[in-house]
Amino acid sequence: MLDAPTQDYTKSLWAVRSFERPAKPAVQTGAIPLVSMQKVDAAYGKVPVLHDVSFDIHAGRTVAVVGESGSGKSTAARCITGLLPPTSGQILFDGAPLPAHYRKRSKDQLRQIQMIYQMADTALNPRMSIGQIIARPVQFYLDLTGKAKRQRVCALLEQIELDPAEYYNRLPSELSGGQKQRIGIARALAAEPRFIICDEVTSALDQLVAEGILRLLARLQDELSLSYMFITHDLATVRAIADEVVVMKDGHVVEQGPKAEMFRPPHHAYTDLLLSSVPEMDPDWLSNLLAERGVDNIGDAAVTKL
Ligand SMILES: Nc1ncnc2c1ncn2[C@@H]1O[C@H](COP(=O)(O)OP(=O)(O)OP(=O)(O)O)[C@@H](O)[C@H]1O
Repeated sequence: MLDAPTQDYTKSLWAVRSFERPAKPAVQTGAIPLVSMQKVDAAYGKVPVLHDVSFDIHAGRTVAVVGESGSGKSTAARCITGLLPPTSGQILFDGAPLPAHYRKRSKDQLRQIQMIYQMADTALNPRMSIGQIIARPVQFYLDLTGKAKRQRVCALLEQIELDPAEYYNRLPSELSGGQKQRIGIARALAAEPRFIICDEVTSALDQLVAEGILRLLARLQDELSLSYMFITHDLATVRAIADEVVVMKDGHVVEQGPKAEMFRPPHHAYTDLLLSSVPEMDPDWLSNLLAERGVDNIGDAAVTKL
């Protein structure tokens, strides 16, 4: 495997230049959001963490939730998945209130909301083969067994651009970081969800690999009409993939709106701070890296192999 580039700051900005998905047209007035957080307060024990958090995610769109560490991004995700019931407010899915606790949700309600995590390494059971890992949600959510289950797992592997003949029986330890993250995506897709929360899914990856993952997620969104909530610290990722942006600070939403507005002044002072913390790009970094690696094709095929 090739060595990762050493300088994070240049990696981070390369995505801005090489892959920026145009934001989708504005949501139609009156459209019912797929997911709606409405005036949500949440606490760990007696410590309040979220305060009156409201934002919507519409069908087929990507909302990036950004903010400094501890601002409440993951807590908002836990409320949506039902791991942390809000102390007040509610979450609507397709216009209907979701039971606050995941144990009170139906199997179909659970199926429709899936998560992909940052640490693909720890998120995959090291003792199970790739085929077994993906087969579990296929069996649980779709009630498939035997040959039908195996066929579905193979189709999912193809969807994430890994050859089933080569990868079905491998263990997670036999995969690269980017390939592990692809397995995390296949496991989420296995439930046939409508909404996926992507929690820092590219931050542990080399930039070339991260870009392959972003392209894959963008393609899957178009093909499967998925909606994403993208939790990230990385504004390059926001630029690459988001339609709308929600900025959080100290458990409050301090700004939200279409991506183009968030990158255009005037911003809320806090958004300015986030934007100004993006470092300058070294313009020679990408060409040097590609030359070093002997890569002249930076399309998906090359990226998948890294
Ligand atoms: N399990 C927990 N028990 C108690 N407090 C918690 C727990 N998880 C998070 N917190 C606190 O809740 C606040 C919000 O944390 P949260 O993880 O939601 O922030 P975040 O924006 O996702 O941060 P990061 O980017 O570092 O993941 C922080 O003050 C954090 O210390």
